[in-house]
Amino acid sequence: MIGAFNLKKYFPVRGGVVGTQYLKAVDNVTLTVRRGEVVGVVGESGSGKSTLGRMLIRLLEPTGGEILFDAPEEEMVKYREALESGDKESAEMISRKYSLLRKKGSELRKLRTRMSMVFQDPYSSLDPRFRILDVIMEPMISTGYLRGEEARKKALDLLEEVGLPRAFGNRYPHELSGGQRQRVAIARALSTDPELVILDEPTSALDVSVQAQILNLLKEFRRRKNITMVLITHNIAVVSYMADRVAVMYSGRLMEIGDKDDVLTRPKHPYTMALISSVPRPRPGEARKRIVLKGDPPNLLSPPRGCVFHPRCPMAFHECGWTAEEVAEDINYLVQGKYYNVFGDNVKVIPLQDKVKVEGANPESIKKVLEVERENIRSLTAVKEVTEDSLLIIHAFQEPKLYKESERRSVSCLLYR
Ligand SMILES: Nc1ncnc2c1ncn2[C@@H]1O[C@H](COP(=O)(O)OP(=O)(O)OP(=O)(O)O)[C@@H](O)[C@H]1O
Repeated sequence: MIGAFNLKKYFPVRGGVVGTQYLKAVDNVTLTVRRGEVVGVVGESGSGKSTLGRMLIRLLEPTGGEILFDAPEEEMVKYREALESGDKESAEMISRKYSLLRKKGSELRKLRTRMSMVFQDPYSSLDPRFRILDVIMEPMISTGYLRGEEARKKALDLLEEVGLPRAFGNRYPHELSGGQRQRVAIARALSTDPELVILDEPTSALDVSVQAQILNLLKEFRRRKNITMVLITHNIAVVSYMADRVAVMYSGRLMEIGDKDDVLTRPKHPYTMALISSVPRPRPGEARKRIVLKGDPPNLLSPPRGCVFHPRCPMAFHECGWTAEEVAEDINYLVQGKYYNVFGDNVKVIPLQDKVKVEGANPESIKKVLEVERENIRSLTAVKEVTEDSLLIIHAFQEPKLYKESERRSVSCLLYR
């Protein structure tokens, strides 16, 4: 149905001394959604979920990558293979046929009737100046899908379908409750009979009791109209209730994707493991260790090299992307703290390009510390060698790709290379 390939969105951020920098909100995301499927996109706030959703229906222009719409699955597989093997000619041929990003004018307007979006906040997503009926009719009119009396009749029918009285058509958004407004937003999103709907946190602004009603309404529409949905949420329970497959985002990257039950019960990516371990379980007796991540998500203006998750990853190893600065910081913390008695005052830790110089320290003592602390301080795994003059040589790193872990599961982690 729809496929995103190496999709990117870099927002320019104008700075003082450094000039314009780019915030990598979405970076190289590849995912495909089949007709009638519900794909949940989960991740913490700021992981790029909304940006991805908006790009999928071209509410936001991507910085790079491709979106294929209405392409048969074989064509999407072929496209991906062509990208991977560098076969530009085949990729171009498929792009020309199915690229959403190349559509213009009336062709694009027509496509717009086939996709829509429901936003998180029903308070701000409905224009307060318009009556409910006009709010629902607007997408039909602006895309030319239906006009006049036909559009009006359809809007009234939709009101009923979302469980609101037809008389609500004459009201204004502020006269409705949060749940009622979200029903209107859903009616509006369905007014052009789209095949694809992006739902961006459709229930997070609502009372808990209303959330289930809205989710059930969406489920019902999905069943009756075979609508394809991309459901963006930070709430694992919502995904668990609604989705067929789950995509996990972290700092603008796709960490893993697979069938819902498989991902939620057998997470493969260390980030997904941590994310899921923080969700309370329905069966409290069940043994599960909560994985608490250290640190914060990275600054997207200068994301970590290698795997974006490596600085916080409890399983990171030597090739995950450690820099001399990261290693130096951790060594410094050890020699000035826990091992102060061994090293004393005169040790200086200096990061160089791909080495760390530990001035005034005996290489054998450094080796011993590395041996003992390696398990806890993952950056130390990146030290390949300690030379006679106490130079620590850092391992080369590799950027993870999306590796196929099984037929229906892909993970972006070197553990699955
Ligand atoms: N127009 C913009 N200009 C600059 N940066 C932006 C813009 N829109 C989003 N961002 C940044 O891009 C990153 C991803 O934002 P996005 O809203 O996609 O994340 P999210 O996972 O949907 O989070 P949330 O659930 O909080 O909305 C954030 O760091 C955000 O600040």
